[in-house]
Amino acid sequence: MPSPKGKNPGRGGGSPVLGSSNGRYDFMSLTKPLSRSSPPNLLQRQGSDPTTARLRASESPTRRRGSGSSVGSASGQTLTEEDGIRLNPSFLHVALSSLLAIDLWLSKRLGVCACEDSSWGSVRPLMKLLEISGHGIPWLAGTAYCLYKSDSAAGQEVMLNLLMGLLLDLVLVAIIKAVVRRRRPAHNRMDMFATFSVDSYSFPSGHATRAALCGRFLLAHLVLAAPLRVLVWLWTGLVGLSRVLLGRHNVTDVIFGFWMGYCQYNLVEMLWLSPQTLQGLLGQLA
Ligand SMILES: CC(C)=CCC/C(C)=C/CC/C(C)=C/COP(=O)(O)O
Repeated sequence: MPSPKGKNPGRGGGSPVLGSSNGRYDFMSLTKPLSRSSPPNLLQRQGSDPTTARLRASESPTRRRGSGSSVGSASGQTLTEEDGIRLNPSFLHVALSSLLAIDLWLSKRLGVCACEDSSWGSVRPLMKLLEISGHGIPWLAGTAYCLYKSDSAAGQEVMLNLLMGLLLDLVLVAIIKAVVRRRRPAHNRMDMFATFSVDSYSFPSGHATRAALCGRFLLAHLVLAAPLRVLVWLWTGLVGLSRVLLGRHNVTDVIFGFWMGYCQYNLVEMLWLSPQTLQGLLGQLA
């Protein structure tokens, strides 16, 4: 049986899908009819090759019945639009798998401070300092202290909303970590202080969400001077970078974490507790 990788010179274009030849998957065009030297079907049985046999077993029943609109025909059996609909998710699957493979490879290469013996092991203490600066405990304690010390209604309002944002962040990150359960990179040394059980998981990076949330919050409500604003930006970026350099996270954990923290700030703005709301809440409690 000839290889299904054969091309038909007569028609061009079409979406790429996966075909199997000798157990390997290759990109093919769905809308290109197969050449005469090619088999009539993408998933044609190839001798006793178990991979192609499996693929054949999962063929669309519609196509096996020969119904559906045809986009190409060679000898008897046709490629239908249903094939395209069914096979395109495989393309998405391959794209996602490739992205994850790149993510793992890149994260491993960037984990240069994962331990003292690593190539950038001498920078590890600095990275750990950044880790502490983005940890939940100093942020919660610092915000609660400022709330307590603040003698203006405006200051209290800002601090209370920051506190609410920080708590919301802890809860949302914990939920996603518990659902996704992505393991931390193998080269990570689990020597972080004050962690919850869900912090054994890596997706998303809680430090990245917090850095993005607090960074946006500081820029919007507390930090006006340009040099300090630059520092806030720098701190946010460095906290995220340090997670990968320390080997705590894969790159995608941090990118998603930044995005999530950015969105969480929008949520805090939407749910903003005004003095009136606060008075109402306190009145209900009293
Ligand atoms: C009051 C209270 C519930 C405080 C908890 C603060 C706390 C222990 C936060 C966890 C911070 C942490 C270790 C997050 C993990 O960050 P990744 O970037 O490694 O995901």
